[in-house]
Amino acid sequence: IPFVPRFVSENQILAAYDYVVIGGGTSGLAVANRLSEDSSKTVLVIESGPMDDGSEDFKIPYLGRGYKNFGTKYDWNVTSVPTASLGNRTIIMPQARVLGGTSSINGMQFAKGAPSDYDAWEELGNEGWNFKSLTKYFEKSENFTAPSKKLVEEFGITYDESAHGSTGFIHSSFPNFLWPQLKNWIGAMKSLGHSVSQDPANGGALQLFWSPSSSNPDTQTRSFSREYYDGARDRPNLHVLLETTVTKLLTSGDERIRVDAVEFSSSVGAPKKHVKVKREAVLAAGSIFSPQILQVSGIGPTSLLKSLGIEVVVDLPGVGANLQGHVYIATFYQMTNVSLSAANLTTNTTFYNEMYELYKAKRDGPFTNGGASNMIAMLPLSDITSDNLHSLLETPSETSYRDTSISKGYQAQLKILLRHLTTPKMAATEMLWFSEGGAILSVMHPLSRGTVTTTSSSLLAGIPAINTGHLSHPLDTKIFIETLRYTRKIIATHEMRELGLVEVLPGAEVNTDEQLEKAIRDGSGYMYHMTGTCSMMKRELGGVVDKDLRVYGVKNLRVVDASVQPLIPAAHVQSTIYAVAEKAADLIKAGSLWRD
Ligand SMILES: Cc1cc2nc3c(=O)[nH]c(=O)nc-3n(C[C@H](O)[C@H](O)[C@H](O)COP(=O)(O)OP(=O)(O)OC[C@H]3O[C@@H](n4cnc5c(N)ncnc54)[C@H](O)[C@@H]3O)c2cc1C
Repeated sequence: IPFVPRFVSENQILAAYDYVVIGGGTSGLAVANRLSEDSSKTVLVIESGPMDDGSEDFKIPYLGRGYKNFGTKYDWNVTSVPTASLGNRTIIMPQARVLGGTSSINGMQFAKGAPSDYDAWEELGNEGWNFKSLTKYFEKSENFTAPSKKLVEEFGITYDESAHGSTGFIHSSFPNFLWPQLKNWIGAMKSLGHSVSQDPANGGALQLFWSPSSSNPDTQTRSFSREYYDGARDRPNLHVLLETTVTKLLTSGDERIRVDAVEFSSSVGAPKKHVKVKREAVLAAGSIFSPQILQVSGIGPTSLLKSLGIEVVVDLPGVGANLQGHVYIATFYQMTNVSLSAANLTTNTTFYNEMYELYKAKRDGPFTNGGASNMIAMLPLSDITSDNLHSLLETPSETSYRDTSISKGYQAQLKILLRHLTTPKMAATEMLWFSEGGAILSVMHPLSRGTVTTTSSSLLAGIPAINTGHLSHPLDTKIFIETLRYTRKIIATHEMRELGLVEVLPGAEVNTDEQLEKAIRDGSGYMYHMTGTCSMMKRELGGVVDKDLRVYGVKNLRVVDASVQPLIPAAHVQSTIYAVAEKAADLIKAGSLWRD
């Protein structure tokens, strides 16, 4: 067929493509764009969701910060299984099902982690994966615009333009409007001795720093992975098959397995079809679905596969293990000395309408702002507690898999975290002021681990079982308790008292360790930064992909999404996902497989 329509129907696709990218999300579109730069290679992206409808719920930062799209046709509607450590609560885990993936609905925070976060990946045995070597990929994905003079003067925003990219597909910039109460928060933190780093991009993602948003500064709208697609839509060698779900990888071979074809279906009950893979299959379905696709294809823990009657193709115990994410707890205050805050947008319709009109007319005001502040505090353990937590750092976590390689891998991770978390160079906790009147507190390097396991041999039978494992490790809970106590110190400063704060959540009467722990277990939520379920680690440590992101035991299959991050960085993860995807594309293009 002629290579004309970029969106193809299943009757129009070619019989075979050089590269088949599974999942047209944050990482998948980035990789597809870069691979299709070579006009001699054919690339097919298979995405389960549709194109977004271009509505304001996606585009406007205040409206599009996720919640409006939760539970819609653009969401996979994922819920965890009841988690014992959370009092058997289930957690809603939105995952976008749309071209552009979860970058279409996320909170738009866009900053990388500290150098130690990435150097730890190399220390785990992934040669070439460190802060320095990833820098060029962070820059390649980014198109940074410095904050306006007005914002710099009013809020003292600092930045280092030379540490940012300027030609990438993802815009990073600052909203045209910040709520003034943020100045009190910054003043309070400074009064307690915290300094403001110049820029997270140049290695300064520690203490306080200004974090840009993934936002187009000209239109003040979301910048997201679909722009990688938009930038490649004229290429005749790129096809995108929407509303089609990959159901299985079809493999052959004994010693070294090969993915021959990718099986897909347009809906439950529709006939299964397949497309052949000439060179490589690239898995980019995200941390929940990439492991599930591997498992139903026979690549995973033998015990799980056998229990579901799935033929074992490669025994890889790490598939679906090592799930890590950032859990948060929100404190909330009534601001009795503040006449106007983001809370008024939900309580005062006239104000809401005026601000909406302001946005439409001038691209200014609170609708340019996603709500969570662009000022982030990433504090090391020593800043929030003087307790010696060594013994807790050495305590292993409960994981559902009892496999030796996974527990060896976990021990290796603990060692590295122990080394870094006891220094000021790695953040243990994040504190964000949000403009409704509260602080969002989150454990950045959780020691708890969860799992993702398919419950059926058929991918279409439903979402996998997700055990978040949250707060199953005592150190995570301890860090939360100490962070909550530290927040009260911040709230007690002169600068914060000016706002007339009255604590609503967890409530001034919640004081003892036991009370605070209960508030945390009952009230914590998830930042949806799922990582680690197809970890890049040595195979003997429970790894799923090697340092070239190739799945162990399979000749022509790579994973390129959030699931490969073996240790979650102390950062909102999207900028790292883009950087990893950019590097993945270079690895695939370098074609070490073909040299082999
Ligand atoms: C509400 C919310 C707020 C967030 N806020 C922030 C933030 O402010 N900053 C930040 O850095 N990060 C944030 N994140 C996290 C970040 O957006 C995600 O980690 C990231 O987008 C994941 O990228 P990915 O490529 O791994 O997966 P995704 O972007 O989710 O892409 C996976 C794609 O694969 C498709 N897919 C899945 N299974 C199949 C299948 N079987 N067949 C075909 N297609 C399939 C999906 O539909 C999806 O499009 C947030 C996440 C959420 C949910």
